[in-house]
Amino acid sequence: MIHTRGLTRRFMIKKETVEAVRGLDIDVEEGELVAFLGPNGAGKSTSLRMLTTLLPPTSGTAVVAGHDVVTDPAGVRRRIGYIGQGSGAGDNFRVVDELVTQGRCYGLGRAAARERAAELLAVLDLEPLATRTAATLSGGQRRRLDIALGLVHRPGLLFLDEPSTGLDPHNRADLWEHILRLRKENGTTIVMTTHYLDEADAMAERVMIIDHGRIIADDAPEKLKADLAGDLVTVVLDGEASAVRAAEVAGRIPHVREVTAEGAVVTLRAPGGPAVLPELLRTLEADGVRVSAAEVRRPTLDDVFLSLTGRSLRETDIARTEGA
Ligand SMILES: Nc1ncnc2c1ncn2[C@@H]1O[C@H](COP(=O)(O)OP(=O)(O)OP(=O)(O)O)[C@@H](O)[C@H]1O
Repeated sequence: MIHTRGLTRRFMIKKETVEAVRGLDIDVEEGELVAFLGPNGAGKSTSLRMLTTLLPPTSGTAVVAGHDVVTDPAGVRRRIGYIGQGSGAGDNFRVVDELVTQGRCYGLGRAAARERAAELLAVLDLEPLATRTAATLSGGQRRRLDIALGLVHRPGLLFLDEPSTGLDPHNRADLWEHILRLRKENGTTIVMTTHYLDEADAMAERVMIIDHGRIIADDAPEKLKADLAGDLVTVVLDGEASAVRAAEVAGRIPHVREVTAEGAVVTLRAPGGPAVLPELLRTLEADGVRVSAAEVRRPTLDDVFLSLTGRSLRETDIARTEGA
């Protein structure tokens, strides 16, 4: 569905070159649900805009849904749906009219456009809102209308740029229910960007982590977490001396890494935390070291990002939320 080689985009800002996307090599097969995950400014939207023909690449190639983005952008556009960050609907237009107009823009006759609008109103649970203007819809309803608009021409490949940003948890869950149902019923390939770690983790079968314009990891979320992060084991002891001893013991267990002792607390990472913890506790008990509490936390995609870059994605997420 998508094949890129060396896809690159630079911007010139006041004689300075910004390397927004640097040599993207990706292959997405039919039916996949892929998420681009990365901090602000990583190059997610620029990548998506090149793949959807909204922005010409500086160099490299991209074939999307069988058409080249540079030599045949119209061919690409006919085959894809794109739901950008802003709403595609006009404030003062009725929901049903927006859908019919979109159908007409894609060359449907009047009756066919009405029929398709009715279908989409039903699929996205917008029927009760059909005669309302877009301005009166809630954030979640408006996002569902955006998706309906992007689906009018039945694209086999759908691009979603931060589909649930700004929605409350209830509306996010509702939106995802609709997206996943559409995918199940039509086998649509979906490529999305998100800065919600939990969303990428729960929804995407494959996550491409982008940082400074490059893909630094590309795999199923479970695999990324198991291979790159490992479980975080925390053990609380009865004092500093016990913690130092516990850190020594932990450091000798195979596959254990990043052992740190701070005050009475020892933390470490290990691929199989639930198995490492009993082994650690047994050895400490035999040594007469008292453990007062212990915990194993499964890794998150933020731990993956941290282990790859030394930075936390969550921090950039918080900064963004506070700045919004
Ligand atoms: N039109 C533009 N002109 C100049 N620089 C741009 C332009 N669009 C993007 N950039 C720069 O390219 C880099 C990548 O931006 P991009 O919007 O792709 O990041 P992103 O990962 O989508 O970030 P966000 O999560 O904030 O949307 C940034 O440094 C950004 O400032």
